[in-house]
Amino acid sequence: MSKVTHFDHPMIQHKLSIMRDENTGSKDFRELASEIAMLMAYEVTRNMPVEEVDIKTPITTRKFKMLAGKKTAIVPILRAGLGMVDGMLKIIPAAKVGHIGMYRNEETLQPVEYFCKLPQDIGEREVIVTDPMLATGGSAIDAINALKKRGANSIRMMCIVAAPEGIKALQEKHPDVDIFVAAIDDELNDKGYIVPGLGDAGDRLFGTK
Ligand SMILES: O=P(O)(O)OC[C@H]1O[C@H](OP(=O)(O)OP(=O)(O)O)[C@H](O)[C@@H]1O
Ligand SMILES: O=c1cc[nH]c(=O)[nH]1
Ligand SMILES: [Mg+2]
Repeated sequence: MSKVTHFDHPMIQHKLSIMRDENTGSKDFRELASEIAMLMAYEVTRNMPVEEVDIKTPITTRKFKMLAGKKTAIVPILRAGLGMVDGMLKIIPAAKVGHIGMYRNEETLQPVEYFCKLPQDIGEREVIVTDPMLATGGSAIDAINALKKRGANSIRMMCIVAAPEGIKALQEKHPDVDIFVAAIDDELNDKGYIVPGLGDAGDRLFGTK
């Protein structure tokens, strides 16, 4: 079974509470999503391997730690996942960015894939999928199916708000994918929205609707 890491850091919780406020406009919402992603990236990358490398300081040469091993790919689920990319790139500037376009049919709640463009060497990268909302889990499950079909084999899922239903579904379908989340909310309503949630993240990020 995959691991779920829940971030209860006061800075993250404070920023998320402002995002939830219906009076928060797109500019602030975008900035907060990016800042939360940056803070979460710090922990998501904690187990990255390091190697000892010779570095010549102005005084002497010693071995110091540098990142080693697999490179990273950040894969936002369009559109809302895009709001987390800038913050992630501040911490992992060398990461490549793939994109998976996925929208949820609002009647059936089934995800529909409409775009996929990934780094060619996706199978050799540590993949971090970003989407602020994990509701039924359908979009994340299908996005990860699409990634695995194209060769990805080391995948982490990073979201800001999750419903317990989404976490359970994702763990059942992809037990190898660890989940990182800033908040686990109460439930889904009958329209598939997370309660209390923050509404439609894509619309709030981009000012649509
Ligand atoms: O877990 P699920 O039930 O699949 O719901 C979550 C999905 O819904 C939202 O995307 P949406 O379909 O609104 O697309 P958008 O990002 O373009 O707004 C959200 O960003 C997730 O991708
Ligand atoms: O609460 C929700 C559920 C799905 N997608 C969103 O953007 N918000
Ligand atoms: Mg949306």
